[in-house]
Amino acid sequence: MTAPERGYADYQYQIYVRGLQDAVPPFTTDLGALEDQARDRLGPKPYWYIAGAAGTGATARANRAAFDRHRIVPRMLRDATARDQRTTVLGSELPAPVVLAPIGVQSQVHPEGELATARAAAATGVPMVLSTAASHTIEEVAEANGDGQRWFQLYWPHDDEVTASILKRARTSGYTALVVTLDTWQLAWRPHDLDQAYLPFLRGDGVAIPLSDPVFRSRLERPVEEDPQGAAMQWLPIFSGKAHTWDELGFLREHWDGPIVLKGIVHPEDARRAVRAGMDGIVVSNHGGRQVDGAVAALDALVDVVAEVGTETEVLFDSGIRSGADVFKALALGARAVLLGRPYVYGLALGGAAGVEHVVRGLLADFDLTMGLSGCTTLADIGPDTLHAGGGGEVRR
Ligand SMILES: Cc1cc2nc3c(=O)[nH]c(=O)nc-3n(C[C@H](O)[C@H](O)[C@H](O)COP(=O)(O)O)c2cc1C
Ligand SMILES: O=C(O)C(=O)c1ccccc1
Repeated sequence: MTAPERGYADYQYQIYVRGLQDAVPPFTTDLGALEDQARDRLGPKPYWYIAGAAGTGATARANRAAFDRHRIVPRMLRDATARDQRTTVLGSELPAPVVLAPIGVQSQVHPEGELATARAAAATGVPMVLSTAASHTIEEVAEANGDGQRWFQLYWPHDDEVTASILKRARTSGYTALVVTLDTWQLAWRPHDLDQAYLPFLRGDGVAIPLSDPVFRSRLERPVEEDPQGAAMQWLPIFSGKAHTWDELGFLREHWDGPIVLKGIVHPEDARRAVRAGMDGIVVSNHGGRQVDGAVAALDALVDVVAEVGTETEVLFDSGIRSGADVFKALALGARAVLLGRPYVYGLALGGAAGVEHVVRGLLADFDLTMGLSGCTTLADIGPDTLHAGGGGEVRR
């Protein structure tokens, strides 16, 4: 998938032109404000499950505050009319440095769930990462994604044969990279969900992948069709509640012949260990502030992790991306690409695949305009010198 002929910023032009027919965009173009629109649409349980964070929300707020602390210093009189956002991530060429983050149980917000996300990803060319806790199967999502790029996110089960089976299904279905999420082997204290006693999995949502897995099914005393809730209950302790350790990573390498990245790394020494363990990359992330409340802002962690391993491995980033300027700042601080989280789920809630497409096109257009107006034509131009020293970035003259 290539960029639109007139560049991603063309989406801005299209919106203004539609105004000639008195049409405004169906959903807001402000990814922060999208949350308010989705709130009006969703019931309180799914809304708070998605928007909520762990504990007091301190880390979720810190994620945003860290972006606000960094400021771009645009450069003038450079010809930045034609821009190119293309990049290579984990050996694959991407049209833009943006990937759709793994988000579980998307049927909570739209009946088509991950299938709609998969179609929007294919239409825009950005890769999607399918969650182990998806509401549709590995194979169904692959079909909806067609010749789009797809990665698979693993919540690493405590059953090696089930793990091997799931990984094999994902590889066979064309998922190229494996994203192993480390920070959520157990859900954190999440008051919004606890107060509503809301855990989608206990109702049998977000278990399409295990329930369609031949090895997991062979473990069940009663067939899934007879007792789906019982099957979901049997899955819970297999995928959640116990941590894995560094010495087990070899197992994943044996069962996955593509690139592997570790998601949820925030300590530079863990980043170092990931490199030493032969991983292909890491995702600096605090899970959008949903796990350790009081944890370091993800963007601050990015700076430390890039200083430690930035030249040795691919460092991806998520947690707090809400605008094109945020993408720019994360790249300036050394991220190779970013994962977009909650905003696309709000797009899904509001408009299915069209809603996700709107969110992605809007973000890429905003990023494209930020690049151009800052004097950057390629991603290589977005270095630490594009940020102001007072905000934590350094200006090199
Ligand atoms: C509702 C919800 C569900 C999520 N489910 C998963 C998941 O299944 N696997 C995973 O690795 N990360 C999951 N995440 C974390 C995201 O991949 C990502 O790290 C986070 O949303 C980034 O923060 P942001 O939404 O503030 O940008 C989830 C996040 C949300 C909001
Ligand atoms: O809610 C989450 O943040 C999350 O990552 C998750 C964990 C297990 C199943 C689905 C989503």
